[in-house]
Amino acid sequence: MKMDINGMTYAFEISGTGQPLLLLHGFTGSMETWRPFIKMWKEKFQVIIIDLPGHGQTDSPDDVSRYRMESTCFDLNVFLDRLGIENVYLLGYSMGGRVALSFTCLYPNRVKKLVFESSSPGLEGKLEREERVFSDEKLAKLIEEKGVEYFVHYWENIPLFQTQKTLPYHLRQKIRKERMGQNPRGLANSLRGMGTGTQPSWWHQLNKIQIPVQLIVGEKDSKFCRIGKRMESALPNAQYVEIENAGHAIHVEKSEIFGKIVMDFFMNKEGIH
Ligand SMILES: C=C(O[C@H]1C=C[C@H](C(=O)CCC(=O)O)[C@@H](C(=O)O)[C@@H]1O)C(=O)O
Repeated sequence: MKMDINGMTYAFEISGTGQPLLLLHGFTGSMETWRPFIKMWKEKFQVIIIDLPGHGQTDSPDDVSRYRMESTCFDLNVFLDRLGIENVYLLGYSMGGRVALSFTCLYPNRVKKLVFESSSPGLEGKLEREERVFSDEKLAKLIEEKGVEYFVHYWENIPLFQTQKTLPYHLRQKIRKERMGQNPRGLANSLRGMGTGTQPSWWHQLNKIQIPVQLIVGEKDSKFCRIGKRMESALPNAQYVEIENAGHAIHVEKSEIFGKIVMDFFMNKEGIH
């Protein structure tokens, strides 16, 4: 399905009925990220998957401002209005987690529960943000100059994804196919507009988030374990789980465990407390 929001065409799919559950993929991903989970989750929820700006079948505009966190969250708010959805359970992975947390901070009445997989509230320090913007711009230029295939080879070999090298071939091919299908302009402008250094830091807003939050990280993903533990201390109503022998993309590396944790969390009527 497609929806035009303020001149940007978003691709999305809806399966099942009940409490809406909105799923947000990571950088280089798409709504295909969540395909393996839809059969299970649609039994209990109205599962909504969407391609974020510059990804999948959603537009990849030249205008970098359309990728900015505030703009994307504004569009997601319009998206839910158009679907007649008052509030959602929200799950975000990595970049999608940053979008999910941003949406929770900007539109708090629209999010009832949040699952936050391998992600970050942004960077607190101005210098840290500037350095990240600089490195993401270099990466954006590499994508534009060398193309998606060259970038994907680089990307799948960064230390963060070392654990994916031991995945079965079909899973590695699935991830690679999703990445290879991306638009170079979309990836480059996503880094520029929605990059970790570009978005606002939400660290000082965490203590205001009263909804139940499930933080999920891979035991081998030390950087995001540190971030997740710090977030758990700041969030009033959060639980933190480290998945044994997993890296960054737990939903791929430990999909059965991941699917159960997510289902149990969203099915728990009482919330965390
Ligand atoms: C490498 C770092 O940052 C990137 C790592 C993960 C994020 C992501 O969405 C990757 C998804 C995937 O390829 O499976 C990405 C993001 O949040 O935009 C970051 O650029 C790092 O060390 O922070």
